Amino acid sequence: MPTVLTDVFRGHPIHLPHTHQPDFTSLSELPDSYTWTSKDDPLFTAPPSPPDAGESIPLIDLNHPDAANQIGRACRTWGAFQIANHGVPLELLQGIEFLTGSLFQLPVQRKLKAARSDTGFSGYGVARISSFFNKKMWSEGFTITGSPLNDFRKLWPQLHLNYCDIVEQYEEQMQKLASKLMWLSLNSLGVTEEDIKWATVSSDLNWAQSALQLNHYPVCPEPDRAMGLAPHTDSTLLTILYQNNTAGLQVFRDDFGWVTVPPVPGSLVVNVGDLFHILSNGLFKSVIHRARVNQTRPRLSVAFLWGPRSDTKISPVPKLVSPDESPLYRSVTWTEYLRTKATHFNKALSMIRNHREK
Ligand SMILES: O=C(O)CCC(=O)C(=O)O
Ligand SMILES: [Fe+2]
Repeated sequence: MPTVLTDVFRGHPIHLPHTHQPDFTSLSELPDSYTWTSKDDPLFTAPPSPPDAGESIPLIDLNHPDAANQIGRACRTWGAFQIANHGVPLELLQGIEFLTGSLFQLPVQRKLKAARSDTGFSGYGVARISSFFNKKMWSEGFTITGSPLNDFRKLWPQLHLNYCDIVEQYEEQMQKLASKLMWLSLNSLGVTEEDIKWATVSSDLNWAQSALQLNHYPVCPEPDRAMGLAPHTDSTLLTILYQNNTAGLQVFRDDFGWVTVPPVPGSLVVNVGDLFHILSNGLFKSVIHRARVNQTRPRLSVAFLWGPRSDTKISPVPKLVSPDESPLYRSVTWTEYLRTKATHFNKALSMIRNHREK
């Protein structure tokens, strides 16, 4: 399962100074290297949507008879939505939050025992997208692909088996949910299993693979000038995000600016990723999002990053391409796309776009 993600980054090492992770709690002022302006990120000072405008991504009840259409609409307009009644037990959400909190509370020397290597994908470190920005992000992360046993043994010599068990159960639930959400949104476009043979509605789900990204945003002395996680789109089909009860996630809309996604207890946030945008021939928006920080409450999030197997060619579903036009994108495997992204970052989609004759 973990081969695609690990292989891509072995081929494209990103040298990050994770051994110089600061002790965030000891800083009473924001160092210059953490101070962002619009020069570091053109969207940094984009206006926030006024809170009284009441705009945010929809909260969809998966038990609602019209859920598929609501999801389809959210994928087209926002590229993101929240879900309630998703069937993932609350104790499991609490379990993964507890694990994430315990991990980041460990002394930094212990966390560094499981540091991500230069060419690796799994382990402790700064955000992978850090290398595309001049300034540092006010966050730390831990990536899990495949079994976390080796890393967890280094972090928790006694309790690692309990924590591995939580990760396994969480990933199993997320797999099932992600596939259900993908099919609900595709069905809303009239796309059926006949149209996408590689993604059968089977119970073993061996056509998919995933990674788990745990994020911690410590309290910050000057949150308005800092960045938790810089704007990006996910390279996935879908990402399912659990956030603790501290706000920080924002999604970008050209017409509204940055819109905060308020934490709703027990619910999950779903993002459309670049691969789903490609598969839908551009109908579903791959949402630009970022994480801000605050002065009083630490924030935790857990992103389940979900995509196809490495050998699957993803291309726009023919049914969604009008007969007199070529597909918006040429076909790519996840591996090929991740390679393009590792080099071109937010230009990756335009690199695989077919240019239409006018
Ligand atoms: O922490 C968040 O809310 C966002 C995390 C995220 O976008 C990611 O891990 O890709
Ligand atoms: Fe993301």
